[in-house]
Amino acid sequence: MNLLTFHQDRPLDLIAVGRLCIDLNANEINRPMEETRTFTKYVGGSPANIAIGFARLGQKTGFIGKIANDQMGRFILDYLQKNGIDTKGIAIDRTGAVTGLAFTEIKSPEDCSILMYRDNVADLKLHPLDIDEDYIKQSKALLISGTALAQSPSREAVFLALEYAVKHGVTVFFDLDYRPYTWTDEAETAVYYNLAAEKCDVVIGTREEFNIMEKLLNGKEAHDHDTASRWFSFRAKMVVIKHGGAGSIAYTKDGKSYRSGIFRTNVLKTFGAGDSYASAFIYGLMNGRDVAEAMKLGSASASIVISRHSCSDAMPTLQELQHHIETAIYEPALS
Ligand SMILES: Nc1ncnc2c1ncn2[C@@H]1O[C@H](COP(=O)(O)OP(=O)(O)O)[C@@H](O)[C@H]1O
Ligand SMILES: O=C(O)C[C@@H](O)[C@H](O)C(=O)COP(=O)(O)O
Repeated sequence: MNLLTFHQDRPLDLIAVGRLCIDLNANEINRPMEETRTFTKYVGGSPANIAIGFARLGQKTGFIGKIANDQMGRFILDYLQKNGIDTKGIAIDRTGAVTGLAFTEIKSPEDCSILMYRDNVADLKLHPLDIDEDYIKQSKALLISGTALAQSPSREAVFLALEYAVKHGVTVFFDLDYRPYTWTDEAETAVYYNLAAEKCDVVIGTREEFNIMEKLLNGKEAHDHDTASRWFSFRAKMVVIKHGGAGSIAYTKDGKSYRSGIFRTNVLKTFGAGDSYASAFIYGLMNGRDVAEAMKLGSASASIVISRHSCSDAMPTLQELQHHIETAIYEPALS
């Protein structure tokens, strides 16, 4: 029982909306990027990672986005198709826009950072005319990602997708996915995040991402419980707040809350935790798991992905996920 309902008669389980980019992960780890010479190329972009993780768990997954008309765009499209993701909602940019690059730096397992090259990126050229109502209404759920709200016309495309989702009873997940490099200032972020969150059924973010949304309105940061309460006065049935190595907490509109711990793991890098958490968490909610079980799936997926070099390639299969839950050490959340 998790308060969410999904139209089971629809051909797609989830359509993700937003950026399709390239991760260039440093091969020489435990040193600053100034000393890095080689990188490995992976498909990246938070919504792309979530979609890939969700598809790898055997779910019927679609994508709405825009890719560059170049080798990187074709690499991304080919990878998605090889991973069983429906790509009919992906448009090709014709304006000469480029593919977003995320150079990742792994100074230590606890000290990782991402250098993003996002000038004139194709993903933010997604246009309302690229949003197909007939495509969205074929899906049980829609995932929107906060960075897609950072610039027009992508911003307007996302709001149109939200309108279609609400109109057709498509359950909406909002992963806040705040990336400062793409925004002009936090006030702009707060305005658009709050406007989008009002239309969503589930809002997932870190404490820091919710703080950005709240400081503009309240002038201060709120407690997790108060953060969640705000969204239940709109459409939200569930709010999930992630706390890194301290686990996560979920609040549901019926007044319940659920704390999840983490699975002990050999951390190689910390990025990828949120995307893998979201993919398996959503899988759990859509496949009959209660909130606590879905959170545990998310935590398990995250512990697998942060122990590996990539994000997208590292996303586990259902068999890997179940084996990890059975064999890894689970550290319950501190109450
Ligand atoms: N060091 C860690 N060890 C094990 N699991 C972790 C660790 N860091 C994060 N996780 C898991 O990943 C989830 C999301 O991580 P978090 O860092 O909060 O999100 P994001 O990557 O979006 O910033 C956490 O709630 C937790 O379940
Ligand atoms: O989202 C991006 O553009 C970069 C991602 O591809 C990268 O793998 C990453 O930072 C994942 O972030 P997280 O899962 O939110 O930690």
